[in-house]
Amino acid sequence: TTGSSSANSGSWTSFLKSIASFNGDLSSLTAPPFILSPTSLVEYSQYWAEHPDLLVAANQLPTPEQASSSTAEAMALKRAIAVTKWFISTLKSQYCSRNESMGSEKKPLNPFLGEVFVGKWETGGDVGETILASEQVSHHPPVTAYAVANGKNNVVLQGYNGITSSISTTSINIKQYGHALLNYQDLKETYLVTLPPLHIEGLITAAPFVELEGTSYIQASNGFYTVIEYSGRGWVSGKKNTFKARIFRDQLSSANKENASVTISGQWSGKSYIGKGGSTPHSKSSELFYDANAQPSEHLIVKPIEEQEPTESRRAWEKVAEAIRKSDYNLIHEEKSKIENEQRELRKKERETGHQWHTRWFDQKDYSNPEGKTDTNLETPDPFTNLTNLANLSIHNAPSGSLKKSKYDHGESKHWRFNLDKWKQDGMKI
Ligand SMILES: CCC(=O)OC[C@H](C)CC[C@H]1O[C@H]2C[C@H]3[C@@H]4CC=C5C[C@@H](O)CC[C@]5(C)[C@H]4CC[C@]3(C)[C@H]2[C@@H]1C
Repeated sequence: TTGSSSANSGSWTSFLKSIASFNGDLSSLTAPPFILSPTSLVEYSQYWAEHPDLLVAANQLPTPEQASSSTAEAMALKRAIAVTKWFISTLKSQYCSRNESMGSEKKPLNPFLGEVFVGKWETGGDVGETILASEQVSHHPPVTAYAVANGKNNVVLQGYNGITSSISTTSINIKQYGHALLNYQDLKETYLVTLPPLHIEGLITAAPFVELEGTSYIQASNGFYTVIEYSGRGWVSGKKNTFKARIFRDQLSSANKENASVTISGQWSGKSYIGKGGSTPHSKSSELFYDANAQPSEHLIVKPIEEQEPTESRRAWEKVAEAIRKSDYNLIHEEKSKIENEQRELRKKERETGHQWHTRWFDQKDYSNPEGKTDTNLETPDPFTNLTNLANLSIHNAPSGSLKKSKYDHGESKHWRFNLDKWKQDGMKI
């Protein structure tokens, strides 16, 4: 931050030098205390549902029983637009929250294996209650799996996220792995959501912030297909956090942008506009689609630390978080080492006794086996194979949104899936 004291800027310059010799593992970088966040990465799953009303909105746009095919098409497009609006609404929470609450992007605490984070949103009305289950299912490499469930509307969002990072002269470049599956059980409709690449700007001025880039997709089981392209301040648009989303009847139609049913463009952290067809809507002449600053985010309700289990994030990291808030570097190191040593001991015992760690609410499903079509141990079949085929997306563990036949379209195809039975059997208090 511009106001950082000389000590901070001193440690920041040495930090920037350490970035120069970056080895690809962000957690290996010793970031100066003022850039450390007291929040663990396992908490970031909550950013998927800070607008629960938008998450369930599509459920309130069902196609009437005896609808004509043109009405059915119109309703399916309305739902694709509603799901796109929900997704766009998540981006400000995902990528700007730390800037708003702490003045800049920060380095999150690196979750330990089995760390969990749970909570609920109480929205009332016809939205009702929405719950969050987030679990660190892998530590090397870090992978967070999550599920968001709204009982009143029979909606379940589940997904997982991992990243790889590389360094360029002025920014840290991040590729996201994983995806989200949004299931509207009453509509018998599912949406596959991929995650865009990002980079961290502002490192030189010690005021880092996220900018999205590249492309992400939303593929509906009814065929509708959304392509979202991201750009930032340096690009033609001139504004930070810019995006353009085009919704097509199906992936094939997206070959020509003019085939778009609707086009949405603007800033995901500000205002965006929607117009019919393939042409870019301009703020003057078009209808406002979404204003990220108009609707305040709903924050998750989390039980007090004294009621939490030892593996729940805020209880586990309480002393480290306190030390970070006091910028007491020695205490941060001391309290972090306690947690790291505990984890090392656990891993050592598992190796000695041959008891491998079992994840709590998620299973890793291998899609390389031929019967990967539907998932028996979930109440709702897992339509991932079908959705990746519809969207021409790789089913392998490739960077999120990789197309079939792209250079990453090979290797393992293991994806984390929420196990509703395990969740129901678990006595976890939300
Ligand atoms: C370690 C180097 C360092 O401290 O650099 C200082 C800077 C804070 C940059 C590095 C960190 O920046 C953070 C931003 C984090 C992403 C923010 C949002 C999301 C979306 C969420 O759905 C999944 C996780 C993800 C991708 C976060 C991943 C971790 C990021 C890149 C943090 C960097 C360590």
